[in-house]
Amino acid sequence: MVDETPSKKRGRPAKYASPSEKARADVERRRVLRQKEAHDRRERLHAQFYGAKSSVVAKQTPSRGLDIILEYPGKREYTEGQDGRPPTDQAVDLPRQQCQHGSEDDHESPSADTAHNKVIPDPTLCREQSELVELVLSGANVFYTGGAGTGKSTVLRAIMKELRQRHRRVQVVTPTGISALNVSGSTYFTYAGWNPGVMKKTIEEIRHMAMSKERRQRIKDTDVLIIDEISMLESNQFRRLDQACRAAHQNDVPFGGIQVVVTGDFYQLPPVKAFQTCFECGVELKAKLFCKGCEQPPPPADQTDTRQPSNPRPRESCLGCGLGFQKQLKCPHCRDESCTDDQWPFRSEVWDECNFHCVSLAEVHRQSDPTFIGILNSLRIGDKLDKHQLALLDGREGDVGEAVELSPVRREVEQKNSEGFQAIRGAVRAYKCQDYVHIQPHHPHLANKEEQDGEGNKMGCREHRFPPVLETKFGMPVILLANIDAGAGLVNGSQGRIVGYSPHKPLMKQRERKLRESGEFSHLEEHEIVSWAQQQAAEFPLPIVRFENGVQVPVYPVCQDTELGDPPPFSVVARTQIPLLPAWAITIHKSQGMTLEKAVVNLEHIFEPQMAYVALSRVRGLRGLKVVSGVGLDVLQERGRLGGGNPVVRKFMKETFGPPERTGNTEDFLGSSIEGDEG
Ligand SMILES: Nc1ncnc2c1ncn2[C@@H]1O[C@H](COP(=O)(O)OP(=O)(O)OP(=O)(O)O)[C@@H](O)[C@H]1O
Repeated sequence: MVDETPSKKRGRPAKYASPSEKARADVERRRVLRQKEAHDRRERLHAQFYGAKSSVVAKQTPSRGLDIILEYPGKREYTEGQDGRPPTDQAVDLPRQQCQHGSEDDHESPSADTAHNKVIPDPTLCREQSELVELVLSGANVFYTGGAGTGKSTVLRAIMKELRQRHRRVQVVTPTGISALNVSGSTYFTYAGWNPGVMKKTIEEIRHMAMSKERRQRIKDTDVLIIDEISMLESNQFRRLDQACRAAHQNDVPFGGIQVVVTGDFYQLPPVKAFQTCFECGVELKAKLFCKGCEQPPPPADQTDTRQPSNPRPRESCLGCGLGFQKQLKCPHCRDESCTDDQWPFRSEVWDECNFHCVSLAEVHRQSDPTFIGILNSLRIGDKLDKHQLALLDGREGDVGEAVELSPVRREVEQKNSEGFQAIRGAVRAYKCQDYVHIQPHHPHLANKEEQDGEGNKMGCREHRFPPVLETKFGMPVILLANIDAGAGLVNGSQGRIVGYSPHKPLMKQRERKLRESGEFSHLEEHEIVSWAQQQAAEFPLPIVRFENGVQVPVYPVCQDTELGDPPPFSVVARTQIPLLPAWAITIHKSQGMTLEKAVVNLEHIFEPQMAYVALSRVRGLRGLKVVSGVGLDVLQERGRLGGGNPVVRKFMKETFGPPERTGNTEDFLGSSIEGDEG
């Protein structure tokens, strides 16, 4: 008998169980498509600047509203004489592959070597790093930490890559815009759709906000939330983020059930301005100082302070028991109490509820000398250096040549750079940044970011890491501020020297401009780079930099943008500039996250204990290190200026990971360890 069941009933099972499931799948498909388009656009732009074609036509689909044509009238590079003018007879046609590996011999001359297969690959993960990635892939909530150079950022990149390959939706959030730029993430404010006023809202209001359509969708579109630089995230903000996620998911479990990965080093920078408002009711907290030992308030400002008699400073430690003071914070409304020791997320209940698998990366990759690693480890956890170690650092004259100087004070950095610049003869080529700030009418609190300072730069870009004006000269040492080609080892912190200027003048024609006001900003980036180049690159050729790893490449402008405000469409600030800084000196603050072959570390005017660790841990070894200490490192150590190691952090780390392991030659002083510190 013939089966008369209609074929559609007998055939494939329905792809979607319900119309709503189909709608969700459609939304997801469109999102993936959008991401792919944005990625392709970036790749195309990258190929135009760093790629292999001599005449590039990049067309955006008309529906996207942007149509740019970039034409290169033939690329020729030259090096220039010390007078700054291009010797025309040196001009040679360059192969399109611009990453060249030169030798000492061809130091100053352009090379036609196309050996771009010598690019430096990403490091292969070591065992503990691979196991950590596996742990995250297993779906567990993970907290991973480690000292400087143990590969936290490297692992972060690997985790993101692996998760995305498995089609998991990953969001990386950080406390500051600068760190967000470094990991292609966003600030947690942007992620949660907050503005600074959120701290004055009650927790119920914050939960309610998270239910708005856009915020809820963004949070619900997250499978894995990675929180980077966790040490700088105040515990109340950590709790607020948790509450927003619970509300959006309508699920009263930590972060609404999203997998959470947190990373950072609590021994490094603490939260800025912690505990300003009450977690429950958003009312400003009242602060009171008291001694950690006898719980007495400090005496009035120290009248015996002769340094600034007109402006006496409060005492740093109690006269009675010699211990330091800490702030007690009380909410005048709901009487909730907390103290500065609670500022770290690990002191919150949510941290415990997350039930993190905790991993401390032990293997240091940036340095290999056990003696140096031992010194850094002691500085990190706040152990005192012994005489031998102090002598190894103090006044040492490493093989530093023209190394960059790391200094705590911006004024010193500016002076050093200015002196170095003056000392070089030759023509100055200056590149002015191009700022773009677009504040949406529904973000009136951000309106001042559109204003200009005296130099015509936007206030919204005041803290941008790219300089407003980059002055360059032939032969000048430079440091790279962006990851322009990680495969070739050209990343944030790579050092090199300007060995020429590239005279090609891209003729750029912009037919239509239409910015998308939310989501991806690749349209904006393209537009800003093209318009920057129209204004400047035609006039001033781009600098060619020979990096220390031998790679030689013209450095093109980069547009770094950040989304601001909420609700969408977002406001945006962006600065376009050649991502270089003069490398005679940089501030220790700017050096964070960098790996340097050699450096002069100036600790003379250090004002925060963690600074010595951050600065010294940038270099790969003692050989490439020179330390300037002024009064002497022993004196700085006596003044408590050398080591970090906050006791609350040490206690947490000891409880989580056990006592610190001996590294290098630290047996002399790690014996003191952290026993008894916590009193
Ligand atoms: N498995 C590895 N093998 C070889 N090199 C590695 C490995 N992991 C990391 N590195 C290298 O070590 C250096 C430091 O790595 P990374 O910046 O990821 O460390 P970090 O812990 O984030 O440091 P910091 O806290 O100072 O920012 C980089 O040059 C990186 O390429």
